[in-house]
Amino acid sequence: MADRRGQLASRVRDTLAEALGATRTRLSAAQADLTAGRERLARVQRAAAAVPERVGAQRDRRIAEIDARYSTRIAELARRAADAARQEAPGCAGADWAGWTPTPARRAEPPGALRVGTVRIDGVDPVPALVPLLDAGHVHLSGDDRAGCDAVVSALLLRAVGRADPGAVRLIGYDPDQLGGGLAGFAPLGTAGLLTFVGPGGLGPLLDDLVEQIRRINETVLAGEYASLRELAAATGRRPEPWRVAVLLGGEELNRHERGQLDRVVRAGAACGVHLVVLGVPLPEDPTVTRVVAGVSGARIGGSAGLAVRLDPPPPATLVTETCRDVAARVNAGPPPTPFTDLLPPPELMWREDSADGLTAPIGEGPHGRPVRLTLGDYPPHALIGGPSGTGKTNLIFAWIGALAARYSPAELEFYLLDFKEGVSFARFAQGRRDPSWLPHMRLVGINVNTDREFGLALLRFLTDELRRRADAAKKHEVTKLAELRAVDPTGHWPRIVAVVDEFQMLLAGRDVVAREAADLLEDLARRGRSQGIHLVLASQDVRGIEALWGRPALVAQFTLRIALPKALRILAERNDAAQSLPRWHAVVNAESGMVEGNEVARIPSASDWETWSGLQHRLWRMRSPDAAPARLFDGDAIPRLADAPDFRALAVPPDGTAPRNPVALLGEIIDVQSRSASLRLPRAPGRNLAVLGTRVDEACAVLDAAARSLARQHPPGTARFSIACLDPDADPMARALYEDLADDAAWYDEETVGELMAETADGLSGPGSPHYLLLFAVDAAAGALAARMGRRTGLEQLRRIMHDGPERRTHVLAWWRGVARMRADLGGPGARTDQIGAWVALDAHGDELGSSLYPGTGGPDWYPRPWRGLFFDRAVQRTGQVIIPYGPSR
Ligand SMILES: Nc1ncnc2c1ncn2[C@@H]1O[C@H](COP(=O)(O)OP(=O)(O)OP(=O)(O)O)[C@@H](O)[C@H]1O
Repeated sequence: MADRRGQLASRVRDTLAEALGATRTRLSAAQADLTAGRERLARVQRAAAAVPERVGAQRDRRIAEIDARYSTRIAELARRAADAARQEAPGCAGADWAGWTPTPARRAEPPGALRVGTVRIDGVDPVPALVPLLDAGHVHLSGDDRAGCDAVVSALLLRAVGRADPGAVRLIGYDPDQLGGGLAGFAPLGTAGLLTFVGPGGLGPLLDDLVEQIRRINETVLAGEYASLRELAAATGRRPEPWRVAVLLGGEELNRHERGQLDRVVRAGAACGVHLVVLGVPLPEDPTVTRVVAGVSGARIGGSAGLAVRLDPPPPATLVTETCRDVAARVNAGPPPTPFTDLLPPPELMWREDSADGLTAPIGEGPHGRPVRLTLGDYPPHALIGGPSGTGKTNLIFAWIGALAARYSPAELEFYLLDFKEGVSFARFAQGRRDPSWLPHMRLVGINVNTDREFGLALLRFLTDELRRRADAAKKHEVTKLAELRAVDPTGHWPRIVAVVDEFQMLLAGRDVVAREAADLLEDLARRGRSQGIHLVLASQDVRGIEALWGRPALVAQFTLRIALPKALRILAERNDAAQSLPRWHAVVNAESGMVEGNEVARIPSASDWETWSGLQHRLWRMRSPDAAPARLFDGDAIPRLADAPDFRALAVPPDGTAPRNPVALLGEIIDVQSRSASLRLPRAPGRNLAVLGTRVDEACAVLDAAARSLARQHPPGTARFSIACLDPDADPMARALYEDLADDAAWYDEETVGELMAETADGLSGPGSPHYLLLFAVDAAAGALAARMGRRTGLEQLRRIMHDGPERRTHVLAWWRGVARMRADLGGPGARTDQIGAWVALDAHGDELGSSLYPGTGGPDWYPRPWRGLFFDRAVQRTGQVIIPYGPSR
């Protein structure tokens, strides 16, 4: 039993031990779990404690990164904005005041927006704050910072003035409170009419005027073709109207009418370059209005919720006044010329026009930027140009000739040009030493013809002949006008002719035969030239020139095209004073005989300076036909040379080598359209001697020299005698040069031997004789020596005999007397016959001395001696004298 109990107890013990062991194991496992759990908890707690710190650091890092990226982006955006702003407001539209200077927009370039301050963004380079004005809109200013508002107004106006060509911005000020004080710095613009003020109460009329300008510009300038002046400028490169900026600084409440007008200007102004800068006057809502609020707490563009800006300081006062003074000075000095190339067609279209119905070419730019054209044809046929000296007549003639010459080929148009004033600018049309080119249309250029009115006469005679030729051809073809003649005779050469005479009043001055004939010829040409394509363009600087015409209303009436340069008098009709207010380099063009309705104002490009002109001339010259000849150049100041004279070059020994039957002595150049020599024929006929009369040694020698040399050219050597007697030491060098050049054919005589020459020649007259020319220099000085008897007769008697009988025996006297009275004395006294003087050249011998037997009619020729000119008269062939220019010394 005990055992059982013992066994039982043992089993219980074992079981309990087992249970204890298991419990212990579980406990230790639980404890281990607990420890691990605690550790985990501690870890978790530790980790949990570390989380906010890390996340915060990460967040801060992220924020810093974002900050940095944001600043870079802002800086980048600001830089781009600044770049864009600089492009939008180039040059002086956006430049700082330090070193600021006007930079007018180039042709067709938009003026851009104008800077008034900088956009407020911290930490970046400043971004210009811009306000659109010119061609864009209006600016409305408000706010309690009056100084800020004033700074914006000054900045806007100065930048606007600087962005446009001088004169292209006009300011109109309305400042009833300060009476213009708000715009004081801009006052110098007033001297050029670029700033005007309207007084208190003037707002209504000012707005009316702006509305009227807008209406006019829309109607006549934009004319439905363009939506705005900006568009017109972009398309044509021209800006025909100025910008008008009205600056309205405060004032009374607007009445209904004024508000209505203001609304119209706001709505329609910008397209027409009419803009408002307004302070203290409400403007209606409109997309073109930019509102600038300048408050003491800051400024904003775009209204009170707009962009915050820091306003620029106002431009320095001296900068404003100096800029305005400079702009005004430039405007007062006149606008820069439009380019001459504006008048020319593109090269590929040159010489394409047909002149059958007339000649049309632009002469300059009209106020609306459109070309102003001049036409010559059946109507108007002729033109009158007037303007005081220096106003640009010569330039206008260049411009017109250039515009025509570029359009019409030389087969369609020819020019003849005569300049009565001193100057050589027209010489450029002919071939020169410096420039081998010439204007292919130019047939004749006469320069420095101020004293040689005969040249003008010669041109008119030439044109009259041409007129006759054309009229005859027209009659033959039974037509009346040039256009018809050209149609029925397409192969004929019928160009239109334009004859330009500058300072033409010189031609008509005086009451002598030249003036009378010139006026008659002009009248005839003006009347009949119209239908035959001969057009006259007369220019004059002075009213007297026109007065020469006023006496002939029929002549004046033909000149229906009038061109008046600034301050020209009486070119236009009596009540038409448009020329009086013309700016420099402008002209009133009027094809209605000067009546007001016909006025067109043109701005004339500069065409006459050498470089501008020669570009065109060279181009046209290269286009000329291979057989084109250069224009004849007549220069009244030049002394022609015998060796260059075509008539001299044409002289030659007869082909059979014998003496010529009809030798010719050339005496000088005739004042004529063609280069011709005055020639004296010396056939075997009574009276064929020459007297040169006057005291001028050089000219007298030149006449005898040319005569002798031209005669010598026609005689084979050894077949003619040239006896040279020189009795004036001053003439000695020239006479001796002649003697030496004539070599073996010449013999020399002086005071001692001249008597022998007379005796021997007179005695020889009975024989058959070879040609003998006696060249007597200052023969009157030999009167003493010739008074002595040589045999039966005195030397003078022998001289008279030679002159009387010699020519029929080929012995001719070519003698210089230093006065008409001295010649008469040598010929036998005051009443002596002068038949043996068949021809004479008067130098400083007056017309009235040449009367009686030397010249037909009474009172002698109209001859007023002048330097290096002579009057030649050959009674065998002429009815009136002919002015000649002696040839210059031959060596
Ligand atoms: N449209 C123009 N634009 C710029 N300059 C001009 C223009 N017209 C003339 N000029 C300049 O003015 C000056 C005088 O001009 P121009 O010789 O044509 O005058 P003018 O009336 O013929 O004078 P004058 O009768 O005294 O010769 C010249 O130097 C010329 O280059």
